[in-house]
Amino acid sequence: MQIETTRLPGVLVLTPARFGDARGFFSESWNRRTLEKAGLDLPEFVQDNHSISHKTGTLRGLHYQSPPHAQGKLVRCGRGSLFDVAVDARLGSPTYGQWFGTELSFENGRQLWVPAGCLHGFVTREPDTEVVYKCTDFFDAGSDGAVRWDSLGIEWGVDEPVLSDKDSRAPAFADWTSPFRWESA
Ligand SMILES: Cc1cn([C@H]2C[C@H](O)[C@@H](COP(=O)(O)OP(=O)(O)O[C@H]3O[C@H](C)C(=O)[C@H](O)[C@H]3O)O2)c(=O)[nH]c1=O
Repeated sequence: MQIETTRLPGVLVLTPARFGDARGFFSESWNRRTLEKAGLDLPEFVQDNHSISHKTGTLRGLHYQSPPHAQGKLVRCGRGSLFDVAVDARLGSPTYGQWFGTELSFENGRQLWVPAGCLHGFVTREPDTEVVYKCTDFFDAGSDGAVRWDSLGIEWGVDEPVLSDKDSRAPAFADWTSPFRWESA
């Protein structure tokens, strides 16, 4: 397991080992003990999500759930490729309002750990890209929120993404009040 820090405190890139042979490969995509041995103690996960986006340039985000239902997410790509982004929304954080993005793909096996207090979004780079991710809290529709994808200078690599109605109506980051605090997220 390779663990890389990023410019956002607590946001990590994890790359599990792959065991290849003539049939293909095997990988433990999640193993709490492996991470604990590496000194990483992530919160408990309670829900797994799976989405497919048929068109290249589909953008889902920037999403969050407000406390007390804030979610940490461990995101990976099951098929295709995507540009995955975390935004630090923790008021008082030294990197508040800053973003980090990286390519997750079936080929590279990389995973992004997005702690509670961060916004999360991705844009797909291939047709029929599938994303699977573990969440540290259950879905709570009343706590679900979004911030406009193009309000933070994120270099998505796409000008006119495929968006849901919800995402196309989301407020700009500058017009939004974060519910997260650096110490409480
Ligand atoms: C997130 C979620 C959604 N739903 C239902 C609610 C809607 O009827 C339908 C589609 O939901 P939504 O349009 O919010 O799905 P995405 O646009 O993929 O949103 C997700 O994508 C971004 C990148 C995220 O990080 C979040 O996990 C999540 O916000 O699934 C559920 O039943 N459970 C859930 O956990």
